[in-house]
Amino acid sequence: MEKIRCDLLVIGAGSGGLSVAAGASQMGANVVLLEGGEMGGDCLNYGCVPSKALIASAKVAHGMTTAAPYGISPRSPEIDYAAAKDHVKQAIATIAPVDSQERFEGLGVRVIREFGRFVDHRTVEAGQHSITARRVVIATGSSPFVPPIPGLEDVPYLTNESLWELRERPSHLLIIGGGPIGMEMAQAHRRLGCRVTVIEGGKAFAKDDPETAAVVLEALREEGVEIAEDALASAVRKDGPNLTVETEDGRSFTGTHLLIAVGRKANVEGLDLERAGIKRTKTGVDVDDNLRTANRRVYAVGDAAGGMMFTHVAGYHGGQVIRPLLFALPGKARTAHLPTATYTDPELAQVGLTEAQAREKHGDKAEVARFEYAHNDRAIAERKTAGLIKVMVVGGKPVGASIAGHQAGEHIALWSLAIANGLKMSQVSAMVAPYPTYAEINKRAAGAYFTPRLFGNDTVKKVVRLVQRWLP
Ligand SMILES: Cc1cc2nc3c(=O)[nH]c(=O)nc-3n(C[C@H](O)[C@H](O)[C@H](O)COP(=O)(O)OP(=O)(O)OC[C@H]3O[C@@H](n4cnc5c(N)ncnc54)[C@H](O)[C@@H]3O)c2cc1C
Ligand SMILES: NC(=O)c1ccc[n+]([C@@H]2O[C@H](COP(=O)([O-])OP(=O)(O)OC[C@H]3O[C@@H](n4cnc5c(N)ncnc54)[C@H](O)[C@@H]3O)[C@@H](O)[C@H]2O)c1
Repeated sequence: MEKIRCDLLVIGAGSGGLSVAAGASQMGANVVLLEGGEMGGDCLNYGCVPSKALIASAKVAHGMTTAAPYGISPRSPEIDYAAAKDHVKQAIATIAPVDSQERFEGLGVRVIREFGRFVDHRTVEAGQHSITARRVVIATGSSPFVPPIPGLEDVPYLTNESLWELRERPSHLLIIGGGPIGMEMAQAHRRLGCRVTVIEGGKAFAKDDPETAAVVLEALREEGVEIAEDALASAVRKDGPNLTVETEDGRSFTGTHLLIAVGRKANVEGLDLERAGIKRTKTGVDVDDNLRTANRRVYAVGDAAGGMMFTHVAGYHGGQVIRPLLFALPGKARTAHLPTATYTDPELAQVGLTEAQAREKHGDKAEVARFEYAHNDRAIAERKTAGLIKVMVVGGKPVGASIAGHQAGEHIALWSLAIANGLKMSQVSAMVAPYPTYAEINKRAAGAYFTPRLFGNDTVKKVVRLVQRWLP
């Protein structure tokens, strides 16, 4: 057993762990990084990158079938599903060097390709290595949660880990779960020529604002994605070459392939957390506002911390723990400005409070400023008029924004900036967006907040009339 001493041990080389390791090493710390699976973690290998690459193929196919209103003859695309998966693999391979062992070793990080587990409060063992570190960061991510549905273990099913290896196009894809994974993959597969049925136990996109979610659901249904809501899967069975999913209320759905997308479970099993005095919650490692565990030397970031499970959140966590880790300074991880985006078409994005949350928290003080894509000139020119933006405002400052529509994921970033910095709506409205851009929806939403104050205000009208009388 090789004994290693270091300043910082990072367990897991996904979005969170890599951010911490790169930052800490480049700032002078002696860093060891453990990775038992693929460098780059879920996002690069099984999550964001492959899903967005497949969505891109699907978008090209969809563009061909919907070209007529633009004056272009539509074509029924010949879809080579396996070649689309090659495109997915190429996207991963192109990004992989950034997350690679070689790059991190070049940054001075000692990379050990083994799974780690705690043996005491300060020591982690990984293969033939025993590592004692001043500080440890758990960045072990999450895995697909496979629910204990009777029959599921006896049938072949896909998860976000195995989907990318599938080369034959599903004739009829059943998806259990109507969250971001289920809905992104539902639309992508529909556009790639599959019949798709989503079986959702509650409401699809339940974490989003119902009004913005409805815009996306309508678009998906129009494209032919079948979405069954209030359909809790309760049994699965093989029916000859097919699979059948039964739901609690007696419905049944038969297809050729099955994707399980019912959420995530943090990778905390096998870490022997109790040996290090670290507690767990139902969703991951128990951390305080500083992402610190009950063992004051150990922090947890990203999906392992059991909160919002997104790459940008893992990256943000990575940045937040650098201060306490390297400078012993306090750092607080905030959540109000952390956005989410689902890359369906139209996209669905959220930051801060939804309308319902704002009304519950702030009562009558919460106002909602809205603007519809249908009034955006660029959206009209490009026939992408479905959608809207809603900005929740309290005391002149935005506390949340919900967007459904083209590039919603791009536009939500502005509201993250505003909320992160406590900007007022007047400051957002001081921005000038070039014409004609979709970004104008942000300015128009800010404008909508001021419209009743300016145009419906008698005092303003009186002042204007008075000034006009005096003007030469
Ligand atoms: C299909 C899908 C699509 C997604 N799309 C998006 C998106 O578009 N945008 C977005 O922001 N987020 C998206 N996500 C979420 C995103 O992938 C995760 O939030 C992100 O990867 C979390 O990063 P992480 O560093 O916490 O964990 P991970 O990326 O999971 O990395 C953890 C790493 O730790 C390793 N590990 C685990 N246990 C140990 C151990 N004991 N010792 C050593 N190594 C260990 C694992 O092998 C893994 O490589 C998506 C997820 C899925 C599944
Ligand atoms: N664009 C993105 O940023 C993106 C994309 C994909 C995934 N992700 C991340 O991955 C996480 C997991 O996504 P997800 O879609 O797997 O999970 P989710 O928890 O968001 O949604 C799962 C859905 O499955 C339903 N469900 C659970 N059990 C069921 C059953 N037995 N029958 C029918 N429905 C059932 C739930 O009601 C829920 O709506 C997301 O929360 C997000 O953090 C992000």
